[in-house]
Amino acid sequence: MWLNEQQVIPSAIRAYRKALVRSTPHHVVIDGLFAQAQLDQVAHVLRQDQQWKTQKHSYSALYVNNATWQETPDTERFVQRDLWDRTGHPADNPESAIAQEFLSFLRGNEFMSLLSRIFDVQITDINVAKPEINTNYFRLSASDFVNQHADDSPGREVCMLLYLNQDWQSDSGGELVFMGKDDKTVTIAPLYNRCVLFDPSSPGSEHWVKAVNGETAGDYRYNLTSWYWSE
Ligand SMILES: O=C(O)CCC(=O)C(=O)O
Ligand SMILES: [Fe+2]
Repeated sequence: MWLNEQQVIPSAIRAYRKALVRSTPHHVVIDGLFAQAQLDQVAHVLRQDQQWKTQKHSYSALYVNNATWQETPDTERFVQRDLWDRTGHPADNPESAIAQEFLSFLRGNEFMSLLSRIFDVQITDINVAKPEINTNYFRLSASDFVNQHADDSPGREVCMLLYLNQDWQSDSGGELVFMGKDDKTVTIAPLYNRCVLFDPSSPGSEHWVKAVNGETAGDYRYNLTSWYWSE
């Protein structure tokens, strides 16, 4: 029961589809898509300091080591954030199972068929070599960043972002910004249980994350990123 059933009735799905095709970039924001009580348990696990590993990407190379990073100019720095390592000692931490179960749910038939209906395309993992590596939790501190990029890739139909920040304040920063068109950017606050679905090949879908304000945001900004393909 990961989904909030009222949010996936046929009329709701029709409304998501309409919002998606009418917007630039093609995106829809769905608040409260997931069952709150279960998401609370996931958020609780993520707030623990275990299983987080820093990743640094430059525009020319992913997973840059510290020595190379020091030589990478600011303008070439693309991502600095922490990734939740699902293989990180779950035996030591039985609570982390729920966070893993949610990642699995998001790659299962029920959820992918919901995405198929919203995007009107058959989403499937049959041609995805390692599906699980495409669904991850991340956290950003005030010194971390996700700079401007596109997430398009052949056959990739859907990007999903889900925010897991309880008590996020209006001045906490960390908004997602889409390039949009004609200088009309689209700014979305990373509120708890807010899901953003977008078509990474649609015009204006380049995006970035505004800096997190360490003073009002508390420790970290938490999100989940998940990518999906058609055949
Ligand atoms: O955290 C966000 O709002 C965006 C993350 C992102 O762009 C990505 O993971 O590709
Ligand atoms: Fe992205």
